[in-house]
Amino acid sequence: MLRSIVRISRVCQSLGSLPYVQTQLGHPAVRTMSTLPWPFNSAPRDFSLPNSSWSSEMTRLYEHYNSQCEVETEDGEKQRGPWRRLPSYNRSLKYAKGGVYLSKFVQSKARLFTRNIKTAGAAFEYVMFINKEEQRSVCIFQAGHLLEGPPGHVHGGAIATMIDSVTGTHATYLSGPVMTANLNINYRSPIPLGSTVLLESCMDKKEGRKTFISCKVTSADSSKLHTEATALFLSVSVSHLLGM
Ligand SMILES: CCCCCCCCCCCCCCCC(=O)SCCNC(=O)CCNC(=O)[C@H](O)C(C)(C)COP(=O)(O)OP(=O)(O)OC[C@H]1O[C@@H](n2cnc3c(N)ncnc32)[C@H](O)[C@@H]1OP(=O)(O)O
Repeated sequence: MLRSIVRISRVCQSLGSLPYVQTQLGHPAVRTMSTLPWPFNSAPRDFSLPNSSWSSEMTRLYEHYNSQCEVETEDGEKQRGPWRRLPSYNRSLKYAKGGVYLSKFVQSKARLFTRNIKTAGAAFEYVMFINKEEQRSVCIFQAGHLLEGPPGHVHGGAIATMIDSVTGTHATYLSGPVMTANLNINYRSPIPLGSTVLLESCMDKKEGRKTFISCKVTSADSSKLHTEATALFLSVSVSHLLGM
């Protein structure tokens, strides 16, 4: 029983990190679970924080954007900066088919694809920052050895996964629950395995239920273009998203 409560509490924390979800998931039961005091509110692992596998380039870029999440005014007061780091967990809320009951929220073996390998640095190491004002995001991504496609380079499917995740998270941030309807990718130059790259996404337009996002992947110093993509996300109801 205690285990289930802790699990559900983690799920609520994970979803609660998205601003749209913060306003939309206002069900009293969910609010109560996510604000439970210790020991029920045990912190889940935030995968987007630095770890020992991060290259110096990745760490430098992280510090660059992270330092702009909070700025100091002339009076020495701290206030929110232009960027916001998005925490990242390996679980998502899962509703059971046929009914929304708190006890059935969690499908115990389900894990977010990009966060399901525990060894630090082996696969997808990334952290994403959002600039709300400019409606753009940046993701610092270091591709681990398990993501090999062509010898010594990153698999195109892994690159597509990262583009879908970054543009999908960006679209969710802007529009609430969405699903990818279309993703077009042009691979311009291979990404060396183990290197750190930047994924930058921006919103092109919003038309009714449609959110159009474009994304480019470049080397860490932005000098080399690796990949370009455009994506279309359609706003969906929570029940469509959860397959109910
Ligand atoms: C996100 C949740 C947060 C949870 C918190 C966890 C945080 C962790 C973040 C991780 C982030 C990962 C993000 C991954 C995101 C995926 O990868 S989602 C998985 C891959 N996508 C899918 O499986 C979607 C499968 N397709 C579908 O379900 C349905 O086709 C869709 C996309 C919902 C659209 O169906 P529909 O709602 O019935 O729409 P429909 O009426 O057919 O069309 C509406 C309009 O869109 C147009 N349209 C539809 N499809 C297309 C298309 N392919 N091309 C062009 N136009 C199209 C139609 O022409 C129509 O246009 P108008 O006539 O209105 O101008």
